[in-house]
Amino acid sequence: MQPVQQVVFTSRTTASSGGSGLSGPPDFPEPAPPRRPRGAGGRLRQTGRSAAATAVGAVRVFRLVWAASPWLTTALGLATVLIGLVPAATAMTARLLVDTVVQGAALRAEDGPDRIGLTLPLPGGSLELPVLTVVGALVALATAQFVVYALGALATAVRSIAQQLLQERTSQDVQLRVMEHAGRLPLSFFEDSRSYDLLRQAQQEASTRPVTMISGVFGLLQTAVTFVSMVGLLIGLGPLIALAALIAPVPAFVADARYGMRTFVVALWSSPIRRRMEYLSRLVATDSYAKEVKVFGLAPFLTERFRLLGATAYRGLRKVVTARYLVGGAWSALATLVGSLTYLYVALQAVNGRLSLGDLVLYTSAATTVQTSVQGIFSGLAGMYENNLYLGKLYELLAVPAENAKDAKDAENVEGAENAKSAEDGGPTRPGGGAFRPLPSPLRGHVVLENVTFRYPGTERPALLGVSLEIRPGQSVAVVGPNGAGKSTLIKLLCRLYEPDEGRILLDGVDIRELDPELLRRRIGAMFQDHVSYQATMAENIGLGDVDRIEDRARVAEAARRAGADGLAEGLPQGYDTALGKWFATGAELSGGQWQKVALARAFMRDATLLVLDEPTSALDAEAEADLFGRLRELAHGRTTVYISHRFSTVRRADLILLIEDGRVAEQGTHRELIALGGRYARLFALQASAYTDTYTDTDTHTETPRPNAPHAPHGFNGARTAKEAAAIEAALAAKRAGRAGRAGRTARAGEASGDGGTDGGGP
Ligand SMILES: Nc1ncnc2c1ncn2[C@@H]1O[C@H](COP(=O)(O)OP(=O)(O)OP(=O)(O)O)[C@@H](O)[C@H]1O
Repeated sequence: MQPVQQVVFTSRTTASSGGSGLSGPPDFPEPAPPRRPRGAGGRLRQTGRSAAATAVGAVRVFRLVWAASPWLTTALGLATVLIGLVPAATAMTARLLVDTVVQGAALRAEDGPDRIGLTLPLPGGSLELPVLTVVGALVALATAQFVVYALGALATAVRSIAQQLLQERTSQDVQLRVMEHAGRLPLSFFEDSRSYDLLRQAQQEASTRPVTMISGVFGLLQTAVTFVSMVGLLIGLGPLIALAALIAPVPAFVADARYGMRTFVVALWSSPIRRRMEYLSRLVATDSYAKEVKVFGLAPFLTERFRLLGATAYRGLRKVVTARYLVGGAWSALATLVGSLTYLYVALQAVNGRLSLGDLVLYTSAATTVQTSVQGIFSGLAGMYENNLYLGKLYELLAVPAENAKDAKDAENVEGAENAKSAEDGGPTRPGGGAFRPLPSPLRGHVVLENVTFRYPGTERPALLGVSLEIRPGQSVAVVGPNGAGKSTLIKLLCRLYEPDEGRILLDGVDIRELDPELLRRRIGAMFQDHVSYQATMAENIGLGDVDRIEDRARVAEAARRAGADGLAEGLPQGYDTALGKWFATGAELSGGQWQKVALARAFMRDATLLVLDEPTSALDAEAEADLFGRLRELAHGRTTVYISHRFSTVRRADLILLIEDGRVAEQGTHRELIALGGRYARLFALQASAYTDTYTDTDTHTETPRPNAPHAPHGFNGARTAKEAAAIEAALAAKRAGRAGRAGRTARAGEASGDGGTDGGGP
């Protein structure tokens, strides 16, 4: 095996400060131990607060578990109580058995009457049992013991069944709640690394913790039943012994609770480390990254980084776990010592004839059980306290305000408040209060931006600054501009993925903040740069654009046709039913451009009034791109369409072109107007044109036109580099068109293209 190359991580960014997923010192500074309040009073108050929080947590968890299944919860509760009574019943029958044996042997030795009357000592007195023969009494006791064991076994089985099923249900319920809530959280939530930590903690820990906690609560109940039933027996032995058994395990409890808090702090601390480890392992083990990882030979680098981070997480865990169990163990030893002394005391009493052999059996087992139950109660409480800390993260996540107030109510509901009903009755409400306004009907798609300024959360620089514009219903708008200018931000704001910091966006005259985002988005068909490639069939990949109609094959096929993906579907082995991607089946793998066509078809699937496309053709071949933009008007079907493109050849036919620079609208108008303006757009257009050879391809007619300044170029063309040259190119193209139109008459498409006043023409 090749030795793994030692990688030195020298970046000064600390990973904990949210820096890189790949660099930064892997030795995260260890978390400070939780602060302990000063003085006995302070500690007492803190203990009180922790106990109250744990009690509240237990009630919340009980609600969660009860909601998952009342039947299973009841079964678990009953079985638990029954199991709790078994030790006392066993000890009692054992005592009676031993005493019967001793008495029976004595009767036989003395040749006395074969009659035995047993007494059952109970905490509040004693119960005389019917007089039986020795054998009869033994058989009755053996039967009683069998019944106790059988009931115990049955209750244990019921408890295991109920616990496992409840575990599954509750964990699914919690995960569903997390998913539902995550689905309604604003986009900004996902762009904060702390949110990811919270999400991870809520998903990973909170799904199992409720059941651990409820098992703890029921375990506690069981132990308490055992404890109460046994303590009565122990008091008979001597109040001091009972007291010693009661208080001996207290120090172990205190130690456990303290280290439980420490473990929680370490778990929080290690969460960003573990998230990085998951990221690294995903980089190495996921198909979409595999190509780059192999070509750049990144696997050793990534695995070494994983190892280093893993070592840090391990060190933190080792420290806290060792301390927790060593300290806890030492304190438990004290309790064991008290237990041994109890044995000794009772044995001495029996030798001196103050107790019967049966009493000895009963009391020794009672002492042990009481002690273990006290320990169980304390460690159960400590465990509940710890579980409650983790569960706090679930409630923290669920309390993150969702996009509309209805979800905030959901979060409150989980917290225990029960006033979500009003929101449900009256429909969703706006975060600031008040009901959402209904969508204008019919929705025309008239978009107005009034002085819109927007900064991404946590950033100073505005991504959009004082943007004002108007898009009339049915217009097609092309957005161009350099990288990072704010084009995608504009689209995200139109989709209401973010809200403007200043200014407003009106749709048919209504501020989109006043519209229910879910309803609004139903009327928006969108395709993003980083569109998703779903591991699903071709039909599903398209149908997800309108889940209500995912089964509507005719509509799926129509959307595919509009996106130019119908040919692709027909070429697949099972047509639209072919699985795409290889995660769950040996499906077909598509090329980047093919995936883009599928994503585009998804956007066309929806009955949208507003179509927003972020670089919809960046991966398409020239022909597919020309075809798409040639048919955009037909495809859009009168919908308002906003699309981003870096290729000027594709934007010239738009009704309106917006040039965005540094978050502002630098220029706007039709292609012709902007060329005539001779500004930045005209220069950029000319610059792109210069990259082509001595002919242009006219995207409308697919004919080639010689460039006007071709004679000056090395191969006959040096490219248009100025606005003037661009205008010359335009003039030449227009002349050529006019000639062609004069000769053959306009085709329907050319006529449509020139409907904007002759802005159509060949691409650069
Ligand atoms: N999620 C985000 N959080 C913080 N800043 C962001 C975020 N997304 C974009 N930005 C910043 O906002 C600015 C505008 O970004 P935007 O994505 O709108 O640019 P763009 O014009 O679409 O660029 P491109 O042509 O490269 O797609 C950039 O400076 C970018 O760094």
